[in-house]
Amino acid sequence: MTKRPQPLRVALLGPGVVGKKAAQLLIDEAAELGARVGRPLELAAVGSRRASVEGIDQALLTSDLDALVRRNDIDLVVELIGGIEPARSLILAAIEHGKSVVTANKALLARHGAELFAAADAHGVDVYYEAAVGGAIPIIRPLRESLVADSVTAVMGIVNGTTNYILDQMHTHGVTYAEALADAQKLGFAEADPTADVEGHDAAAKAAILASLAFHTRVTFDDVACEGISSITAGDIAAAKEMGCVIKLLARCAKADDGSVAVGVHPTMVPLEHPLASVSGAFNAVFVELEWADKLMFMGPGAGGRPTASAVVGDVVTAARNKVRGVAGPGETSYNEPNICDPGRVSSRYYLQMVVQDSPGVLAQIATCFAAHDVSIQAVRQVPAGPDAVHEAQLGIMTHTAPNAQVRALIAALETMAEVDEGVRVLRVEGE
Ligand SMILES: NC(=O)C1=CN([C@@H]2O[C@H](COP(=O)(O)OP(=O)(O)OC[C@H]3O[C@@H](n4cnc5c(N)ncnc54)[C@H](O)[C@@H]3O)[C@@H](O)[C@H]2O)C=CC1
Ligand SMILES: N[C@@H](CC=O)C(=O)O
Ligand code: NA
Repeated sequence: MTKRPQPLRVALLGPGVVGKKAAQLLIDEAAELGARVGRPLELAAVGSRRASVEGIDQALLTSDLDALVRRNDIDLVVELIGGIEPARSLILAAIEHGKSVVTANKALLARHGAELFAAADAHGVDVYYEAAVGGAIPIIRPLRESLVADSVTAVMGIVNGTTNYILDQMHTHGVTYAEALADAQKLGFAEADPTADVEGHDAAAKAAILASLAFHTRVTFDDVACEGISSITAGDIAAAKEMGCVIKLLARCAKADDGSVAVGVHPTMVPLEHPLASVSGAFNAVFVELEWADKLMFMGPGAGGRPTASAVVGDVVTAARNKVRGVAGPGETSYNEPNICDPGRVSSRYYLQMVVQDSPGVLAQIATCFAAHDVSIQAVRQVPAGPDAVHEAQLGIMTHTAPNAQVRALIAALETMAEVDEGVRVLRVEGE
C-alpha cells in the first residue's frame, strides 16, 4: 500500500467577508489544490472570535489565535483579521515558528512591511500578499517578478472598490454620496470602518505598497499625500462632465526629475479617453508605465469575498509549493533608501473652480494672478453662478502642469481678491 503524503496544514485567522470565502475555496477544492501543490493541502484550523461560523466545521474553530500560530502541526498561516494589532504580533510569531504567511492586510504591510519581510527572510519563510492590492487582480507578483528587469516610471490606479463604486453611482445614476456608500457596505466592499475607504487611507496603504515594489524602495503609509472623496459634490461631478472628464480616486506613484518618489491619493479628474476613465463599479485597475514594456493595464474585481479569496488561496498554493520544494520565494529585503518627493514639488494639472463677480475686466485680473504665480491656463469654462445670482458667475479654469506649492499659493492669492468669493475649489487633473 502506498503511504499518503503528509498534508500541508493551513491555519486561517479571521473568517469574515474574505476569510469565509477563502476557507470555502480551501475546503471545496481541496483535492484539486493538493494536486496543484503536489501534496495534500488541508484547512486544519480557523482562528475566530465566534464559537460558530457558517460553512466551517465546529471542530476547526479556536479562539486562541496566539497558540494557533505557534502550533507544530501548522505549516502555513493565512491572516485575514485585518488591522495592525494583534495581526502584526500573530504574523511575527507565525514567522518565528517557521510558518509561511499569506495576508490581505494592506494597512499592516504599509506600516510594518519592512519588519515582516525582514523576519521572513531571517527565518527562510514566505510572506505573500497578492490580495492586499487590487483584490483578485494579479499586480503584486507582476511588479515583483514579471517586470523586475524593467524600470517603472509611473504607476497609477483605482485601488479602492468602495470609492470607485460611490463615484460611479454618483456619476452615472445621480445618487447621493450616502446612498451609494450604504450600497457598497451591503455588497461587502467596504472596510469594517468605511472611513478608511472614503478618506483615502485604504488607497494610500495600497499606493505605499505599489510604490515600494515599483521603485524598489520602502514607501510607508505616512509618506503618502492623501485626500478622500467625502467632500466630492454633485457640482464637482457636473464640472468634470463638462470638462470631458470623470472623477476617480486615483493613487499615483511616479519618479520626479530628481529621482525622488512622489506618492499621492487624490480625487482626480480623469479625461474620458484615458483607459482608467472606463473602470466602473467596484472594479479596480492599475496602469503601469515602464521604460521597456511601455504601458500596461491590470483590471478586475478589487474587492469582495470571492474575488479576494481567489488571490489569497492563490498565494497559499504558491507558498505551499515552495514548502514542498524546500525553498522560499523572492524576498523583499534588497531596497534602495527611500527618497520621498516633497508634496509641494509634485507637479500636476489642476482644475480650479470659483464664484466671481460677473463684470468687465474680472477675467483679465484673474488671468493676471495666474501669470504672477507662473501657472499657465489650459481651458476656461464660465456658467451662471445660480438662477438668482445675476452679478456672479461660476468660473472653472484648467491649468497646464504646475507644482502643487505654486498652485496653493495661487489659490491663496485668488481668495484675497475682492472679485473672487472665498472657497476656491481645486481638483487634480490626470494627464499633460
Ligand atoms: N473585504 C474585501 O473586499 C477585502 C478585504 N481585504 C483585507 O482582508 C482582510 C479581512 O477583511 P474582511 O474579510 O473584509 O474583514 P471582516 O471584518 O469581514 O473579517 C475579519 C474577521 O476577523 C475577525 N477578527 C478580527 N479581529 C480578531 C481577533 N483579534 N481575534 C479573532 N478574530 C478576529 C472578525 O471577527 C471577522 O470575522 C483585511 O485586512 C482587509 O483589509 C483585502 C482585499 C479586499
Ligand atoms: N475596502 C476595500 C476592500 C479591498 O481592499 C475596497 O473597497 O477596495
Ligand atoms: Na491583487
